[in-house]
Amino acid sequence: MKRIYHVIINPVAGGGKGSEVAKKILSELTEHQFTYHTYQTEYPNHEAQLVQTLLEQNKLHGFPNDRPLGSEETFPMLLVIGGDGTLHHVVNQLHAYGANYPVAYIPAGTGNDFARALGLPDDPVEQFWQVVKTRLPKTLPLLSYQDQIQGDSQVFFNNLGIGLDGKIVRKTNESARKKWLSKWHLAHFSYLSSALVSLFEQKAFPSRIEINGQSIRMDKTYLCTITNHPYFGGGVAIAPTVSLEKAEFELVIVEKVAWFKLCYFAYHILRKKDFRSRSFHRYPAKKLRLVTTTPEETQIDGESIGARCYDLTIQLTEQAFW
Ligand SMILES: Nc1ncnc2c1ncn2[C@@H]1O[C@H](COP(=O)(O)OP(=O)(O)OP(=O)(O)O)[C@@H](O)[C@H]1O
Repeated sequence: MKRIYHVIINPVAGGGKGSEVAKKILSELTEHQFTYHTYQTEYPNHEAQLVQTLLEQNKLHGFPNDRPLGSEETFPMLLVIGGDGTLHHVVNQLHAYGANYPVAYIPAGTGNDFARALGLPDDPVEQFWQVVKTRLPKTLPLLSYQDQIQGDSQVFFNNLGIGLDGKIVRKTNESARKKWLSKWHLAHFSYLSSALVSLFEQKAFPSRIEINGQSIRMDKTYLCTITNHPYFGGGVAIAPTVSLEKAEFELVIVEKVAWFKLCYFAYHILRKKDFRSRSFHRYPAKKLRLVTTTPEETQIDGESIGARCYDLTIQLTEQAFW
């Protein structure tokens, strides 16, 4: 089987790491005489447009799920170089077209939470060769939301966070500090400073959850995150026992409490410890409904989508990865 690589590159991911990683991968592709085409993103969400063009030109077709190996036929490999945000836009565009097309991913972002959850190698060249040697893509659980209020839907592979982490992500992504700190691999300081400001600014808000046949009201929701794996915010293990190996996600709700109690939560989370508290809730689920009635900042796979009220249905879907 001959593979043709369609390589989507976000050069600005990770404060320029996207461009550095792409150089290494393109040099491997050239040196080892693979057939490839490159597509560089030039503006936010351009990656979705690039996927749309590839799909409309029928360039993504026929991965060999059921074909004998060794055939002379060629097939296209979609290879994405960027961070969680880049991958998010690519996967969403594939799903919008109903194309559950397998994606190969080389992480080059700031947080790289999905790569961390998958246990991908830190060295991009090693990850590239892992992709090359993989014979069949693996299907992983993904989450999707449908919002009755805005009438929109998206898929996500990391988490969707309403409240505190939504605010932190918006502040971090808007901050000029993130860009230059990323260059020195210190982006977590930018996240930390946004987190400190957001901890004081975020107000408690009401939420209602329908989950596993129960209806739960929370009057003092502070952080509300639906997560597909343990990590958010560049390696913070908010839900250490969730796994991509299980078709089950987790809703984590932290209520607004005194600052010393928040410090206690932060201490345990940062030490990746499982702990119990009446104000820290974790609900494993396969489907849930979440209603919020005040506009709250929201992040999805580390991308800010502004402040909104929700009537969300969250459920499992899937996506194949090489
Ligand atoms: N040329 C570009 N200029 C500005 N933004 C871009 C460009 N190309 C892509 N983007 C946008 O950059 C955003 C951030 O990308 P991404 O999340 O991949 O990197 P990151 O934020 O450094 O990494 P991570 O999410 O892993 O922390 C995405 O929303 C993407 O659409």
